[in-house]
Amino acid sequence: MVEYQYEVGVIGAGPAGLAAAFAAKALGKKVVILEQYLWGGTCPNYGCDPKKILLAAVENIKRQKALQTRGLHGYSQINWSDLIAHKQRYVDAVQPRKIRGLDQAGIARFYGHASFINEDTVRVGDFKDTIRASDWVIATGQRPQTLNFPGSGYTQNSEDFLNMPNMPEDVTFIGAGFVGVEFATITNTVGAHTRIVTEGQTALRAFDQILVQQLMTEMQESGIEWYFNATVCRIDKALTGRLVVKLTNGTTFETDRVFVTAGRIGNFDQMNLAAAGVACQVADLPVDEHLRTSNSHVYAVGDVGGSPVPKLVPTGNYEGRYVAQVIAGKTNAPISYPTTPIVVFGSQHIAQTGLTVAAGRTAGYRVIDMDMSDVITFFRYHDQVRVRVVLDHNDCIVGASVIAAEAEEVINYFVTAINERRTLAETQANLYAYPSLGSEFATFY
Ligand SMILES: Cc1cc2nc3c(=O)[nH]c(=O)nc-3n(C[C@H](O)[C@H](O)[C@H](O)COP(=O)(O)OP(=O)(O)OC[C@H]3O[C@@H](n4cnc5c(N)ncnc54)[C@H](O)[C@@H]3O)c2cc1C
Ligand SMILES: NC(=O)c1ccc[n+]([C@@H]2O[C@H](COP(=O)([O-])OP(=O)(O)OC[C@H]3O[C@@H](n4cnc5c(N)ncnc54)[C@H](O)[C@@H]3O)[C@@H](O)[C@H]2O)c1
Repeated sequence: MVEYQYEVGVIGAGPAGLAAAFAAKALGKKVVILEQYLWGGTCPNYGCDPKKILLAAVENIKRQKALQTRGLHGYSQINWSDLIAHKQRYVDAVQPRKIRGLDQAGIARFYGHASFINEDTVRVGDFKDTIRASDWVIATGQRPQTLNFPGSGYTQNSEDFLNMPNMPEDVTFIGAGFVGVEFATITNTVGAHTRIVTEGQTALRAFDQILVQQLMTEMQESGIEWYFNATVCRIDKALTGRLVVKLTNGTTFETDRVFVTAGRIGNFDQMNLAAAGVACQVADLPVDEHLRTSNSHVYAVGDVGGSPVPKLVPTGNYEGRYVAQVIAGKTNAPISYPTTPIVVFGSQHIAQTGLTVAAGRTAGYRVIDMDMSDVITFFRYHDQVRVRVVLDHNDCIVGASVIAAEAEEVINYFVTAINERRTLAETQANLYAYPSLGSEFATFY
């Protein structure tokens, strides 16, 4: 039996783990990274990137539809299996690229399920050999939440969706968060009858609810059926092969596929954390202001960690780079996050950063609420655009929410303005190419 020795061990090769591994290596550490499934983790293999590839075709159709009777006649059809093949070509290239990057950087790697055997040593899969590291970084991400009811075995998850070979006639999503709203936009545009069943009275609770209402109305008008204040309590298979879904409010309908999009839970329950002295809670791993767990040589970053920021690629990357600095002794400062944007890619995109409009109003700040649908950059596509900006008592931009086809680009201007503590007038002093998103931002108000 061999005991391998490293200075830094990283468990999980998603965005957060890879960021930690590359940053630690660049700071001169001897690094090993362990992965049990797909190198690159959720985002490029069965998350953000494949989703955006499917959305590229979907958004193209939506743009064409918006211009019907406005100079464009007729629109394209989506061939789902071709689109999935196109997506898969991207995904297939991820593994070799990630492995090549690790090898070129001189980062050691092992493949298999990692679990602790004591406070500084890990076993990978069934290997007898063990890996010891002075510091460990847990970056094991999350997996889709499953639900438990009679017939729940018929449900599928987000990864199944992104690999679905054919588009069924009728699709149901349980949960109206990021994933449910984005996937429902895809199935609806491709032509499937689409239903969203969700607890509570609204969707996308993290977002500006005025803009969410606008989005939900648009999704309903495009044919998506909402079932609020309900969940699925039973699924049976009919003789036809279709799924008979029963809701807690008594509604019953037939559908072809049911996807659970009801949140995600941390991957830390099968890692023998007790042996490492790492405490966990139901959803994630509690961390201190240096992202240390209850074992001061074990850190948790990215989706699996209990830090108070949205669980997204940019925050995971940021945390991974930060812990490398802490481990290498380059900083002892508590982690401090820059302004973080969130975005949902629904039938319109909603993006948000900084203070919410509701919080801004409570603080007595000024809120500018603008319908920008008639400015040239948005009018040409017949986009419905609304921008809500929060200004503090010094007229500095402290928050923004945007609904627009390019909300994820518009919000970046506000992220920069907030991070640099710019007033509205200062941001408008820049010259941006005209016409462009930047020029609309600069002339905003
Ligand atoms: C459908 C979908 C769409 C999304 N879209 C976006 C988006 O548009 N923008 C955005 O910012 N975020 C998006 N996200 C979220 C984003 O994917 C995650 O925030 C990000 O991947 C988290 O990175 P991570 O490194 O913390 O975890 P992950 O990417 O989940 O990586 C964790 C890795 O650890 C491995 N692992 C787990 N346990 C072990 C173990 N015991 N031993 C060895 N390896 C292990 C896993 O196999 C995995 O590869 C999306 C997520 C989903 C599901
Ligand atoms: N664009 C993006 O950045 C993006 C896209 C997808 C996913 N993500 C990440 O993935 C995470 C998970 O996304 P998600 O959409 O799965 O979760 P979510 O937390 O965003 O939404 C979960 C939804 O499911 C509902 N729900 C929960 N339990 C339910 C039940 N039993 N029955 C009916 N409804 C139920 C909730 O009310 C909520 O509407 C996000 O928080 C985010 O971190 C980000």
